[in-house]
Amino acid sequence: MTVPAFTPIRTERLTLRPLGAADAAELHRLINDWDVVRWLSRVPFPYPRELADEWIASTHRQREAGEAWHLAIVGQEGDKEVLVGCAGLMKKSADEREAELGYWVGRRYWGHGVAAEAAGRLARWGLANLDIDRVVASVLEGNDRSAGVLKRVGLREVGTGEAHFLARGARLPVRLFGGGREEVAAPPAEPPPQAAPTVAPVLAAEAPPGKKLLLVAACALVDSDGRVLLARRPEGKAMAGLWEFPGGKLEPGETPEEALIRELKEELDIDVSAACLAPFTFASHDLGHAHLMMPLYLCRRWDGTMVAREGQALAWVRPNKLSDYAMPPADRPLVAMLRDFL
Ligand SMILES: Nc1nc2c([nH]c(=O)n2[C@@H]2O[C@H](COP(=O)(O)OP(=O)(O)OP(=O)(O)O)[C@@H](O)[C@H]2O)c(=O)[nH]1
Repeated sequence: MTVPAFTPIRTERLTLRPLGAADAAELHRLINDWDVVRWLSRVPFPYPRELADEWIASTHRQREAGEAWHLAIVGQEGDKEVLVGCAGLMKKSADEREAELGYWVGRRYWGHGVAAEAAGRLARWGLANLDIDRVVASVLEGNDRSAGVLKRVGLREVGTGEAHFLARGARLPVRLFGGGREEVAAPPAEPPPQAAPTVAPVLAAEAPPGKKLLLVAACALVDSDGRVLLARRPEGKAMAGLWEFPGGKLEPGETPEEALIRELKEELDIDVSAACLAPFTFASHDLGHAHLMMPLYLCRRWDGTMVAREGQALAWVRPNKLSDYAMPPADRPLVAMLRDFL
């Protein structure tokens, strides 16, 4: 079976990677433990050895079909890689913009923050790389340890429900959790958001008291086929996973054109001259903490070979397909105008 290449997801101490046939014996040893299984809804107990092989094979099929991303959580013991547990994101259907987060950790690795580290990273990765806007999870009533993990991941408790627990042979009460991009905690290493210096002083003075004006220059790059370039905000940034027009915040003293020329070089390694930047329209949008003012330019000519220098996904999109891409709310009116214009 050919499995699409999957770049392992790393945290400070752990790697999340696809399970392989060679993991089956160790997976069975770790999960065939009542103290692990009693909290899991879809896992039988005792756990037959062959089920480990079957389940591992099914994780590849599910990943290929875009239904679920079940990954091994592996750590290092000396220079040896050890299986610690599993974490997964599952979609109920392909077009659903929500995925369920699940995980378990072998008993000998409890008490080290492994679950929160792996589940938190997977939730952020999913929101940035899968077509989802929300991560949900449930824990069996009484599983306070797992509820604590979900809270550390940034999910909020949203209600109660019931689920069938295979190993217990019963429907039992569960606590439900959920969260979107805003809630899922940012990685600890992320630098604090920049504030005042990026605001043009003259405009800031005119903003209502308490609300900063955030000036961002953005550009619709249009190719010879009339397609528009969208870039996906990478994991670690606010609104990760949404598609946007390349660009960024104005630095102090910069004009929007200068900011755009700099950003297009930094993000895409292309050279654009101010003469090729045609003002098109603008977005004016309340972001909550600030008010976004974003001129959008059109550009059909640039020099250099385009490279995604920040590892961001890029897509050339026909104007009538732009609305198929999840974009920040400020961009919606711009998309309609571009569609009518191009
Ligand atoms: N570039 C760009 N930013 C947009 C768009 N729509 C939109 O709401 N924004 C918002 O405008 C702001 C741009 O900030 P940014 O963080 O990308 O700027 P930057 O490149 O300077 O990033 P950095 O501060 O991480 O270096 C963000 O709040 C972003 O969500 C868009 O289409 N393109």
